[in-house]
Amino acid sequence: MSARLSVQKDKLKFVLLEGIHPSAVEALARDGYTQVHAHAKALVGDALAEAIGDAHFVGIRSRTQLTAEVLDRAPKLTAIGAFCIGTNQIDLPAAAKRGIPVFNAPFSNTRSVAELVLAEMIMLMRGIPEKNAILHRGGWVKSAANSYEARGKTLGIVGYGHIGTQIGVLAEHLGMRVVFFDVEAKLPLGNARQVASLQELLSTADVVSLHVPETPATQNMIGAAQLAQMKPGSYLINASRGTVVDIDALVAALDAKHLLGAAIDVFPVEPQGNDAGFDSPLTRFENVILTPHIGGSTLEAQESIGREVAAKLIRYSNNGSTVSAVNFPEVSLPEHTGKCRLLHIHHNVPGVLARINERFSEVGINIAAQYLQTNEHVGYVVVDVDASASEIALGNLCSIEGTIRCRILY
Ligand SMILES: NC(=O)C1=CN([C@@H]2O[C@H](COP(=O)(O)OP(=O)(O)OC[C@H]3O[C@@H](n4cnc5c(N)ncnc54)[C@H](O)[C@@H]3O)[C@@H](O)[C@H]2O)C=CC1
Ligand SMILES: O=C(O)CCC(=O)C(=O)O
Repeated sequence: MSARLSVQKDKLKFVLLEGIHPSAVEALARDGYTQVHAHAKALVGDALAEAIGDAHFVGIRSRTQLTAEVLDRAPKLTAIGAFCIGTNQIDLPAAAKRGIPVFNAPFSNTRSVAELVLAEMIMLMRGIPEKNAILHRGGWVKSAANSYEARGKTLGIVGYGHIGTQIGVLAEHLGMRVVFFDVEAKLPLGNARQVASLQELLSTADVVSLHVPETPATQNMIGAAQLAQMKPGSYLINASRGTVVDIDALVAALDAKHLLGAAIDVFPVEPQGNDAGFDSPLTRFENVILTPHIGGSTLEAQESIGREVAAKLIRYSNNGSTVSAVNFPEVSLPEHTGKCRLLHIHHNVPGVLARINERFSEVGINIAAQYLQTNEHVGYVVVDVDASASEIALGNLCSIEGTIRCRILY
């Protein structure tokens, strides 16, 4: 890894993967970042390493796996933009230890997911997926069997965060009762009610919708035992992460007709891009709505995410601000007009700030402003100095013991 970065704006290289909305490229260009390389697909292995090998900034969505090994092959990487909510595809501690903050878009696609889930719930309760398939085959089955109104039914939301809360509010407009399970105590919106256990939710709800992040605790959170706890004739919706549901157990519950249907947007293994094939044991069920991880894929959401995450990368690059970084000490910084700003990222061990100040004092550099924030692993110091002292200051900063990387802002 190169500890020192001192590169003019128009030389900083951005690599954007997975068809990130052009609003990101436009925002970057407006701010003078013209070295932007956009790819339509996710990349893996050597192709990924080659694409990001000399990049200063990388933008991805949910598909690209940025492991510690991949990060080691991108020595100039300064920050990562996750143009989505989930950041489970990035080794966040590994990025922090390499001095790389990760930014995401925590809200911009949440309404899109909520609307899709609401629509799927109604479609499932009316048996539309099977009826649609029958008509496409030239058949006609006009029947009210297994066809229900949403009104008066109970929706169980697992993970009552930005998405779960919006679905709860929308579902109440349909006259549904809403219960939710969350590991945290949450403010219930409307008449929603928090239940004490996942089991209570599963045994109460007519429709269960999952909105938890991918974590060790949510891995296979819905397996055979949990599916058995769901009411006979209920429905499961998963638009969170593929690892949350044990697909084989879901197949068994559908085969047994314990569940009347399901809607699945996310899968344990997803194809790399649009021309790759998809296979799943769920494809044989006409009462299962399968969608290609498009919960957040609306033009409104993608345009907004493009702007939002690009703005965070630009702010970090121009100003050093790390507000809303998901793995890094957060510092909100004022402008540094008339001064030169230096960023110093170091291992969070005692005495680094003292050493910086001693060193600057020894070489006679006056510090105009200084900011420090730390987390468990990383310390982040920002120092404003006179432009005339900047090169000497940068040299001194980079030689401080414990330095991960340092950077000068123009
Ligand atoms: N299908 C798609 O296109 C999209 C999928 N997502 C997925 O949806 C997830 C949820 O998104 P948001 O609602 O915005 O996240 P959020 O962070 O606002 O809410 C997640 C909620 O889950 C709760 N939670 C965490 N672990 C839990 C556990 N073990 N048991 C019960 N509750 C738990 C948290 O306390 C929090 O309230 C994201 O992490 C992402 O993986 C997000 C956007 C689009
Ligand atoms: O649209 C995407 O690329 C990913 C959406 C998603 O799953 C997320 O935002 O976490």
